Amino acid sequence: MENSNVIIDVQNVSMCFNMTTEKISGLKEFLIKRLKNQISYTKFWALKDVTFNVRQGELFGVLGLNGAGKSTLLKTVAGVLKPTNGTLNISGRMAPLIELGAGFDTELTARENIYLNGAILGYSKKEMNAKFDEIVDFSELAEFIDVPVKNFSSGMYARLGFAIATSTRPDILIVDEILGVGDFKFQQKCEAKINEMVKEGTSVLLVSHSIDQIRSLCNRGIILEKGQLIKEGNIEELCDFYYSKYT
Ligand SMILES: Nc1ncnc2c1ncn2[C@@H]1O[C@H](COP(=O)(O)OP(=O)(O)OP(=O)(O)O)[C@@H](O)[C@H]1O
Repeated sequence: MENSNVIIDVQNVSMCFNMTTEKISGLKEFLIKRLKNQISYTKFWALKDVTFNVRQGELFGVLGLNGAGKSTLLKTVAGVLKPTNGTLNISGRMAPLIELGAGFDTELTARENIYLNGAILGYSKKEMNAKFDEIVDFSELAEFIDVPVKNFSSGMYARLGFAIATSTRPDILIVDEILGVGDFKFQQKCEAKINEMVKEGTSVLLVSHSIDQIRSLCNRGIILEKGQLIKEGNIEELCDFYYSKYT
């Protein structure tokens, strides 16, 4: 296989969570039980031996029912979670849009959060000054720019997060369900922006519960079932398989 333009390489990745099965009523009880070695855990494998890659300029969809492991996979690719086993090779600058409001300080205003997020993504104040108007225009939040984001709706968080992440022209954009909270008009605007970025060479890893959105946006993808990759391929074929298997 031609590997030269692989930008995300996921090899045999597994993720195991330790889940406590006991009912613990508070932090104090937890700490005491832990010191006494009285907590028993069961292992839960959220990802099992997942292997795939994403090439430059691909719009790659991750499909699966609730609990299939999609968010765990995206968090692993984004470096938020360290896999229990397996290797990940990521080439390029990444902008993750994984959890609504992640990376925002809710006490700060939208304006302050733009600079804070810019710094997290590695941009100076000067660089963010140059992007500021574009971010405010795209998010359509000009009149709320000096409002603390704790007063924002979920759609407003999504607008601001998407506008910041895309303004940084990342090599890899990771989008987990975020578009689902925006209104229809904003979703369309985000989809157009994603397509524009892909034309310029950005790779996108997308999770959405809207199979129609995955079908219309993506070109390739995978289906996860109980943490295992059960199918990889062309998006039409994948969505047809998904419909016939799960509906
Ligand atoms: N930090 C954690 N500790 C323990 N279990 C976890 C943790 N994070 C996720 N899980 C478990 O891993 C499994 C996969 O979760 P994940 O959020 O990746 O699924 P998903 O496919 O994104 O689901 P959804 O479509 O509902 O968002 C679930 O059973 C979940 O309970």
